[in-house]
Amino acid sequence: MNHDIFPIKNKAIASETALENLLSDSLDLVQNALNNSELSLSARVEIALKVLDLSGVYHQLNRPANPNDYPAVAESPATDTPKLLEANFIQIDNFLSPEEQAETFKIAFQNHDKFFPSGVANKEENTRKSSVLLVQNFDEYYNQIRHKILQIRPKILAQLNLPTFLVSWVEMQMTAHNHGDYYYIHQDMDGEKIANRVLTYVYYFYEQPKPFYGGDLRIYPTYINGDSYTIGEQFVTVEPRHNSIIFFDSRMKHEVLPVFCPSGRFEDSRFTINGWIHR
Ligand SMILES: O=C(O)CCC(=O)C(=O)O
Ligand SMILES: [Fe+2]
Repeated sequence: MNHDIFPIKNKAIASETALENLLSDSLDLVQNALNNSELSLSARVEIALKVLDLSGVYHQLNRPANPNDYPAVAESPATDTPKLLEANFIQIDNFLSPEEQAETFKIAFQNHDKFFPSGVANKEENTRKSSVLLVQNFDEYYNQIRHKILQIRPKILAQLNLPTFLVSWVEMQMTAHNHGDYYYIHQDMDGEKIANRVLTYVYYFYEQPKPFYGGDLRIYPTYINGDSYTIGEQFVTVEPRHNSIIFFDSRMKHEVLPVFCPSGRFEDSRFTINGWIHR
């Protein structure tokens, strides 16, 4: 008889019980929080939305009319009637507090020598010209910004009429566009490694008075036909306002128009903290 099997079994039962206790405690905590009138209504709504999100109920409520519409679009076979994503975005002004803005500039300026020329996965050269700072250089700050972004995510998804989804990762980087920099028409989820990008965000910051011209972001109506994405003509223009953040559907084609920065100083660049919320 193999006696070894019992300790393993007992251990498994013990961890199952521990997990059940944890779940039960967590449920009690959530229940209490929902009924706690000392918490603000928005805090309680945030908790309720999280619960609905995790349970899948919220997801069902927000699904588009055709359940096959999204997110399986890219894998579906080509049809004669492409689906149109209207050019659309949300812009929120005054996103960061003065202290947070100061920290943002500090990170950009102190890491000047760590910015490197940007590239594009699987794309020809000349698609893009700018500099990038990897998130590894601002770990703590990453968590702070990530939290702020995730907090407003439900509202953004509702306003963009997008279904909610479970977040696997918030990707983040810092960029600087200086004189002559640009990013030609592209799509952010075009590639195997980045296919799970759902929502694009771009936070803009730069010195005052504005030390550059140009650099507007154009977002194009995007036709989806099977795996093929093409653009329509009626683009919308985003003015990259200092201390504003924008959000848009990562399937949408867009471009950064050339930046003119007469001084050519790094500190006078059009800066962003930008990235993608992955499902
Ligand atoms: O800087 C911007 O306005 C957008 C940047 C962008 O499209 C990207 O990094 O993929
Ligand atoms: Fe992009």
